[in-house]
Amino acid sequence: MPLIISLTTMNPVFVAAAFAALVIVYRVYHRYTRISLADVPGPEPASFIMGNIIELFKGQAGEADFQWQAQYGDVVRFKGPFGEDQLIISDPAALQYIFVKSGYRFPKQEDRRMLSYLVNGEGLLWADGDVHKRQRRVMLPGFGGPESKAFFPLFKGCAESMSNKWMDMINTSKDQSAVINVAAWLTRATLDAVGEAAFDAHFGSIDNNESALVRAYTNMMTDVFASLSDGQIFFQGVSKYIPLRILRYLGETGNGPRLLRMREAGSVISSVAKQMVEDKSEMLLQGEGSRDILSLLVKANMDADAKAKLTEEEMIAQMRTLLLAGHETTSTTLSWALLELAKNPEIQSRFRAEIREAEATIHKRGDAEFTIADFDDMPYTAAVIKVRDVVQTLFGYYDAALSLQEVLRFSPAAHHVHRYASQDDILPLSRPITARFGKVIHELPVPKGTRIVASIAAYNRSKDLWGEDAHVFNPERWLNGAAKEKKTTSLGVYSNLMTFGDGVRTCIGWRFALIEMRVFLTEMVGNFEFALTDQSERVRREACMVMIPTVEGEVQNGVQLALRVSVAPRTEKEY
Ligand code: HEM
Repeated sequence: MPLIISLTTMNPVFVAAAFAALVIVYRVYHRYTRISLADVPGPEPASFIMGNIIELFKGQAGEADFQWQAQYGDVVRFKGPFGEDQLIISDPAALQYIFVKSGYRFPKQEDRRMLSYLVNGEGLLWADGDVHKRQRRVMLPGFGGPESKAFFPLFKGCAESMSNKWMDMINTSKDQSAVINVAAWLTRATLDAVGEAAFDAHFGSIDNNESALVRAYTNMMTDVFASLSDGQIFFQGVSKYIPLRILRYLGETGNGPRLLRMREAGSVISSVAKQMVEDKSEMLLQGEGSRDILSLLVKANMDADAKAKLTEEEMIAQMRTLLLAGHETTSTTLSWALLELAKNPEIQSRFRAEIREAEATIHKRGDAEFTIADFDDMPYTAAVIKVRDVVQTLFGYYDAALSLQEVLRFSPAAHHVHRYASQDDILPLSRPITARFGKVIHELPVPKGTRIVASIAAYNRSKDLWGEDAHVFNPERWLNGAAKEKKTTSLGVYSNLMTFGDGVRTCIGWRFALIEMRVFLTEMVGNFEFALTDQSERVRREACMVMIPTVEGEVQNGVQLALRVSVAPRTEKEY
């Protein structure tokens, strides 16, 4: 009271000045003692309006990430439109906190979810929170270890069909080799693989690249997401300020070529998915189910209680999600693997030698071919030990030898994953950050709403984790243990890589993908030699949700990776 009385009797100008001085002192104190995102080191924005988003989203996948990581570290502040502070993170402890420890506290941004909705509908990639939990619970039974292993023969069949086509092309060529757009073939072959495994459906994409489904998917990601103009990147950057209803309306009715392409593809894919769901439900009702993922999903859905059940619309969205997520990712990873092997012929020969060794072990055992069922059914006998050696060879050492681990590290199909802080939070850090004014911080407070780009590409290339040669494609790191020794914070479901994400939204198809990619790599590298072409120098890592190979100056032609393919030599004994 006396204070208020004395204040009211004072000169108002003096009171105002004293108050302003207090605010300034408080602000200065706050500035020097509390860390704000603006204090975290990062690049200067090109402009207040655009921030750094053009650098980040216009270049090749991972380009800005690597540069900023080298310059500023594993937690980098960059500017979004209108000066908004955002983070790009490759720090293991921070990523572990965001993806694993916090559960759903770092959800996907609504505007990014809207993109998922427009591409795949209200499926697992779109869902969040309780809806995501419910959908995932129904989906999971289709993706266990045994379920994925059971697809081995299907994958083998698809890989062989593709390799027969390549063999024909080579045999009819003049010089016993052919320049093949391996990426385009792999896209179709993996579409067939996911069709068979997930839906028991025979799309026949390897034989017929003119079917409606193949046409819908061919180059969809590049047509829709590649080479965005500055204006389109800016629109994406500010779409969070647009109410969701309006955003959805714009997406569903806009007639820009990208939106039209996306909607046309969506309607073809939806009608194929709808038909498959109806057929499968009918078959199951007549007791004719099989082991494909859709059967397991329909069955799990029939068994689920009323509240957990997926609606028909959700089922169709899951099918669309699986079709897309299940083939673009594996096909591009395989393409990047072939490019690296073509660049490194000595590594390629070494892998082929490993495949020959494994084949020899299998033949010695008396089998014509390696089958994955061997591993599940064998009793614990000397024979099993022998088989176990093969497993060890094929799935332990073999992954490294086939450079699968190294490709997944070096070229993660999903190079960015987007999240935001749904509440004020504090990120732990593996390595302290020296913020502005020289203040060293060991954890970073992030205000509610902070947008975060988790850079899988940069995490997978961190020198702290993978050594000084992190930017070199070097499968040896997996063989000599160097990759393992550096592990400090354990992340990811496979080999301490973030390639399949982690936590509540870990890639549901990671086992499926690993088995499929092993089968395809073995088939391809066992049968063919891959060499670079004139075009190889111009291959771009195109950032279009998935990191797709395109060619500089020809991005409009979509997915391209032309390699010279010839038949791999075998000695007489090896036939
Ligand atoms: C090399 C192959 C693959 C890579 C690199 C990959 C990568 C990823 C990543 C990083 C995520 C997490 C995204 C996030 O946290 O926001 C994810 C999620 C997902 N993936 Fe994969 N994936 C691959 C193959 C597959 C396959 C073969 C399928 C299905 C057959 C599949 C289906 C999914 C689905 C449905 C999700 C959403 C999971 C959820 O949100 O609960 N993926 N994938």
